Amino acid sequence: MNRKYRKTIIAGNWKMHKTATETKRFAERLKGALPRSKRCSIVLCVPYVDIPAAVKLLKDSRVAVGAQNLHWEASGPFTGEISAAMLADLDVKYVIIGHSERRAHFGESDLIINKKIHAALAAGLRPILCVGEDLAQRQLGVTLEFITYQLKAALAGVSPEAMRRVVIAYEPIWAIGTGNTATPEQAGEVCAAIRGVLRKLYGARIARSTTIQYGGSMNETNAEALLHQEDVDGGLIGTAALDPEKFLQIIQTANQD
Ligand SMILES: O=C[C@H](O)COP(=O)(O)O
Repeated sequence: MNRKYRKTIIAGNWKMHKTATETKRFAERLKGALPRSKRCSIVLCVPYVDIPAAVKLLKDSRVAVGAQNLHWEASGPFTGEISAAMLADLDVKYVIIGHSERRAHFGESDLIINKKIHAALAAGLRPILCVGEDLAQRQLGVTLEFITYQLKAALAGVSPEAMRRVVIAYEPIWAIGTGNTATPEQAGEVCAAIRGVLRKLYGARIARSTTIQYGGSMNETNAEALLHQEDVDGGLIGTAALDPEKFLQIIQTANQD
């Protein structure tokens, strides 16, 4: 990790797990055991209905609350949807956009993801933009081309100024929830390539200061090696973030590195 230029961010993505009652229990444990050192930022992306409980309990802690999705319009007849302004009003700071599960199960196109990035930025939220190849693409050797395409599509029209608030998460689909973590070298190679794309799009200074996370079966045992890679600036953690002890261990690792 290059701490001189960018912040390490450890983010949990709970996906569709935990009730508000379970959220309270988790937040209390997390808050009570956070390391003193503030070398990494911590984010917890919880289901919409858990946001008020998480914000209330983590209010005076160093843990920021994030959402896992939003709608791209500011308001309107979109039954069941949540806008960026609604999230910002609840004191949500981050929002995951373009997760492969939303792309696969909810038909989110690159165009929709681009609109969501703009909506998040306009409301003052920090988007965590997810990109990543599937197994077939990796085996075909087109990973870097595909990720370059995803980045360009998602970031179309995002100004250099706004880009300072964007976090990128490299999440190879084949590693998500499978236990098949990318090797540190694989994660490092793609995160470096992402930084290369950002350099071409936004210049060296912004590329150097953008936080690029790795996600995909990151846990308390493999985090150290992954976070040791020069271009891996944190993690977007699913399964291991459901257990406060495992999540705390990852935070501890990131603080020490
Ligand atoms: O957003 C998180 C990722 O999908 C990783 O999930 P996982 O840690 O369960 O593999």
